[in-house]
Amino acid sequence: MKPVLSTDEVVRLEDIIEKEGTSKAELMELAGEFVAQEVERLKPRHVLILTGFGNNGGDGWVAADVLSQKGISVDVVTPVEPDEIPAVLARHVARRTAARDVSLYVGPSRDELSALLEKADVVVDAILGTGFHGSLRSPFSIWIRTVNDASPVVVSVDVPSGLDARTGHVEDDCIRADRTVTMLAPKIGLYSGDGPEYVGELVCGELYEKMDEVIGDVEHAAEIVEPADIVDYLQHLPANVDKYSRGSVLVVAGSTQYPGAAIMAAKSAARAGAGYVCVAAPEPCANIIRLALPSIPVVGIPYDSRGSFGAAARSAVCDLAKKYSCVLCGPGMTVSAGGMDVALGLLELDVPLILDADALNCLAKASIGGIDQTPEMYRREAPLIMTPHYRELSRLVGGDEVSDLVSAIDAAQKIVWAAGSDNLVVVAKGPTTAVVGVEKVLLPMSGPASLATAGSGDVLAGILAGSMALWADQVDIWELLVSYAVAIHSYTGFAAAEEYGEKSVIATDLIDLIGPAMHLAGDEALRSLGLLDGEGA
Ligand SMILES: NC(=O)C1=CN([C@@H]2O[C@H](COP(=O)(O)OP(=O)(O)OC[C@H]3O[C@@H](n4cnc5c(N)ncnc54)[C@H](OP(=O)(O)O)[C@@H]3O)[C@@H](O)[C@H]2O)[C@@H](O)CC1
Ligand SMILES: [K+]
Repeated sequence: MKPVLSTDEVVRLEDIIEKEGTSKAELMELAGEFVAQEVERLKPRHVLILTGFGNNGGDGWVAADVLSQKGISVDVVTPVEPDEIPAVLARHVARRTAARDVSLYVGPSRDELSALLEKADVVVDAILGTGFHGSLRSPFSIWIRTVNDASPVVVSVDVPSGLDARTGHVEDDCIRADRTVTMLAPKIGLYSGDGPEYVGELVCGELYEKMDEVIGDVEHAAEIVEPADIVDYLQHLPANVDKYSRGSVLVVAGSTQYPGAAIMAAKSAARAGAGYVCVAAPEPCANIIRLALPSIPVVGIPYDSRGSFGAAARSAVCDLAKKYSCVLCGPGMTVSAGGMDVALGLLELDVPLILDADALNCLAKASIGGIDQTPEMYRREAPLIMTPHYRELSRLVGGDEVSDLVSAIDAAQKIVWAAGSDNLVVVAKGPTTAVVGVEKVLLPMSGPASLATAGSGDVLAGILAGSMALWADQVDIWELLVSYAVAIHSYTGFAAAEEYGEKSVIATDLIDLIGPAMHLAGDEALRSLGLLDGEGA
């Protein structure tokens, strides 16, 4: 797993590295060399480097120096003369570079900048990095717009200029990078809010050779889960399994209004590997589900006048639930008094539980003031996975704003920290999904935009349930198993987008691609471990 840091922790890391004997000036040299190396890969003849007032600009000045010494023609744009740059380290390297074979442009007009952009093969954006805050000021607001209008190949240093590295928020404008070369460790803002739209391909320059020895000394905002991290869940089934040893799932879902959600979740659980799946649905929609899923038994449950779970549903569902390795509750069940009772009843049972969709809305309604105040939550010991999207998550924490990855992690941590259990995981679903536990925040591979379609969440909940049933006995870290399920869902998105076209994917397409998605994930894990295509370990 690869750590992702907050900007405060990056500063702490720099201080630790300095204490270990590598100064910030040396780090800037290493950063600039790394940028130059990444730019050189693009084989440019003419590079334009835009620098700002701070150390982000310093990285750019070093890169200019290195590239020009390799015989590449370099133009450097600066807002002020090198002697007037306020940041000490940046001023030092700017003076040095200005004395070498680079062309300098101090405070160019928009037309002059456009002319420079026209002759450049690659543009390096070293205008603003982690020190950026507030609204963009001139001249950078003009530079950024001019660069984006010209749409050249752009390599951003550390962070695309204009992006708040703490939150991923873009207020006015931001460099649209083809590649972002981030230093020491990726910043959380690169994954949050507007970040993914502007970052392009992300490359990290660790710079410090003994990073392994110091990275544990700072807090990680999150960790990126790589294919090799989930390889344990991608193994073949042992030859001696039977349907019971593969685990069983009870899907508590559906209503006359939304029988489809129950169908998709149950079928996905079976496709994800559970040996036995059963649906408990309000009686009036049970037959529709039976017809759609001939291989899956459906138990009709007492219902209310609207065809949702009724007053007697709780005991019927809870009696059944005890017999399963895992229970998934929520898809399509609507918010009803009976549904609230079912969700609370399942919370009190000693069975691994996934609460999704309307089960979460039921819970939010039942616990005014936030779920962190609900006794059923912190009394529970069996594993509990909750899968809210941002709106559901906001309801669960009493209405706090949840609008991006950073605020979603905050809200999810409020829930898991209140319960304080290793067995509680909140999957904060969004463009970048975070898997949040008491001690860890994991970022599994994100899927394509095609996954943003109705019913996609029901498929994810099913994959999660099937995976939990199959692997429950072999789990040390629940966050990792959940990350596996999220990654498989992402792979179904890529496979479906390829087959049906990015805009045409519908949720039912994803279900039959769960198997192929596991193959894709398996191949990628083996490749990254050097075990595929005769690469040899
Ligand atoms: N330290 C290290 O060891 C290493 C650091 N490294 C590099 O340093 C970078 C961080 O450098 P940094 O802290 O100097 O901040 P940086 O992003 O250059 O910007 C500060 C300048 O921008 C200005 N400014 C702010 N907001 C603005 C706005 N809205 N509109 C306009 N201007 C605005 C701000 O002005 P002020 O707020 O002071 O008025 C100040 O003048 C980091 O991203 C990485 O690239 C690497 O080399 C590795 C080693
Ligand atoms: K930048």
